[in-house]
This record gives sequence, C-alpha cells and structure tokens, in this order.
Amino acid sequence: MSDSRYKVRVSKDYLVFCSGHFITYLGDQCERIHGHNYRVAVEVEDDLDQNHYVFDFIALKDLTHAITDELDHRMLLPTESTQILLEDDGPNWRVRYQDRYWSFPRNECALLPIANTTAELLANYIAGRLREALTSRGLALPRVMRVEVEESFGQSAEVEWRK
Ligand SMILES: Nc1nc2c(c(=O)[nH]1)N=C([C@H](O)[C@H](O)COP(=O)(O)OP(=O)(O)OP(=O)(O)O)CN2
Repeated sequence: MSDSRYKVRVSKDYLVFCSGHFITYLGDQCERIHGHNYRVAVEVEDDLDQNHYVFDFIALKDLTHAITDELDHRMLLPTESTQILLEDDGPNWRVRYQDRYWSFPRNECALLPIANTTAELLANYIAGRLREALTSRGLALPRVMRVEVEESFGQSAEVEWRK
C-alpha cells in the first residue's frame, strides 16, 4: 500500500475580488468603510482519480472564479449580523450601525449569509459555495478542502473542511 498523499492548490492572479467592507469587533466597535484586493487560494486533498488527478485544476479554477466574480467590485454586506442592519430603501440597501448609516445601490452589493465580513467568514462562505457547486454538478466532495482568503499581503485566514 502506498504512503503517498496528494494535494492540489490553485492561487491564480485572477482569483481575486476587489470589494468594499467594514466589520464590527469587540462588541461595540465598527470599522470605517474601506476596501481590499482579496486573493483566494483553494486546496483539495484526496486520492487520485482515473486521470491521476486529485481534482482537475481547470474545474477548480473555473468554480472558484465564478464565486470571486460575484464578489468583485461589490460592497460586501453581512445578512446575519446582529449589529449591522440592512433595510430596504427602494433601489438601495440602507445599512445601519447604531447611529451611523450608509446607502448602497442594490446591484453594487453582495449580500452574504454571514455574521461579519472577516477574512475567516469570507473563506468559509467561499468554501460553502464550492461544496454546493460540486454537489449540484453531481461531483463527489473531496476528503479535505481548504480555502484561504488574503486581505492584504501577509495577512490571510484559512478554513479547512473535511468530509
Ligand atoms: N483575524 C482577523 N483579524 C482582522 C480582520 C479579519 O478579517 N480577520 N479584519 C480586520 C479589518 O477588516 C482590517 O481591514 C484589517 O486591518 P489592518 O490590518 O489594519 O489592515 P491593513 O491592510 O491596513 O494593515 P497594515 O499592516 O496596517 O498595512 C482587522 N483584523
């Protein structure tokens, strides 16, 4: 029996999203609005398939790119926050945090079912979307999947998911 373990990783220059956000922290603090050129890397571990692939690079890049494209040039807004509240404002989303508020055109926003737009929760969101994409295409889920989101050079968060 072989001891070899295999992993593939994609971290292409185009697996990026340039987006606005702000997070809450320490219970009663809220950042000023700002943006990042987020970079995404995805790793998959599994046995080799009939092609001697862990996972086809091309499919992994395409699936990931479809998700980063939805986030690119958008204001990232959390829908599960108890502090950042979204209100219907006609063509806009009015976003409140205590006595501060912002208004963004709906089609310039990405509403995400997460509690805060931290790099950690963005990574987990992308991992969830990748799992959904695999399942909806009838593809087997890999044994291990990791998604890394880098906010800026030298600071990133990673989530690992195991089957
Ligand atoms: N574990 C995490 N910590 C922080 C997150 C996060 O997502 N996960 N996010 C932030 C902020 O959103 C913030 O944008 C990052 O702040 P900062 O490190 O100050 O950003 P810079 O890129 O400007 O860093 P410099 O090293 O000062 O250039 C905070 N923490």
